[in-house]
Amino acid sequence: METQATHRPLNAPETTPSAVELHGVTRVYGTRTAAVRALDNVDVGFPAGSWTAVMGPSGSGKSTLLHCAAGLERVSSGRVVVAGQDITDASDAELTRLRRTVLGFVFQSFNLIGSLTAEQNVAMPLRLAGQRPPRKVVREVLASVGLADRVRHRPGELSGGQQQRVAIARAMVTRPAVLFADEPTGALDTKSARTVLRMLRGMVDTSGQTIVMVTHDPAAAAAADRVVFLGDGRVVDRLDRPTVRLVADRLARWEE
Ligand SMILES: Nc1ncnc2c1ncn2[C@@H]1O[C@H](COP(=O)(O)OP(=O)(O)OP(=O)(O)O)[C@@H](O)[C@H]1O
Repeated sequence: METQATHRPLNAPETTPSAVELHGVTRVYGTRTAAVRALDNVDVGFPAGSWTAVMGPSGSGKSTLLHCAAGLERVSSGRVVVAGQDITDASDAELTRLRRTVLGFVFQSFNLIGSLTAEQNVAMPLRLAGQRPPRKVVREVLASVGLADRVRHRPGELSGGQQQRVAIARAMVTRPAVLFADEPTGALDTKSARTVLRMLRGMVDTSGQTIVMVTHDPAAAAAADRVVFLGDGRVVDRLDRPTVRLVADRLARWEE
């Protein structure tokens, strides 16, 4: 039996404090006749300790929303608050510090350093933050994603699913308050995708971390706690406690 879905009005207040908030965010690329309004006055909050999937047709603004929310891109207008800090006008140095301490990232293309071993890749965020990563900690994180026997392997010696697990271990090692994931299962087969989704679920359920994940895949979205749907740079719908069928139905409605 499917879980009962609730459909909250777009402007209804969140019941949980938000880990990430966008207030009236607009992002315009280009100028004058070539201007594209990738985000158009978006108000959205991502509740702390929960997992939100962001969906919508190609070009609807999903990646732009993720990049603006994570301070990877500046907004044209509006405000962005991450982990209680207004980052709208933060300096590049402040944004870098925030990304290294409070935020984690997982991308479809893994973005591992090919010349480094799995454990060196996982240790990298700690090194960048000026810490000397204890080997024990790094190995424990790799073991937690099922790669205890692959610590010395380089990305080219690992399958796609294993590489994405290294990328997740790398994102986990700093215990980020918020993890931003852009199509984390997009390049994976069904079984590896399920494993990755289980790991993300663990970060939310066990460690209380917050995940914001862009995906095209209803199965990935159904692993989240809620879905925010974008259309033409605006939030057009939301779904709590998604199931694959409910997500697919809702997508079909917005892609008509
Ligand atoms: N750097 C850029 N310069 C100009 N236009 C851009 C740039 N990045 C994105 N856009 C435009 O902004 C809009 C939103 O793009 P975005 O990548 O956020 O969409 P998306 O929903 O993530 O798409 P997809 O599912 O295809 O990845 C699109 O019309 C896109 O062409």
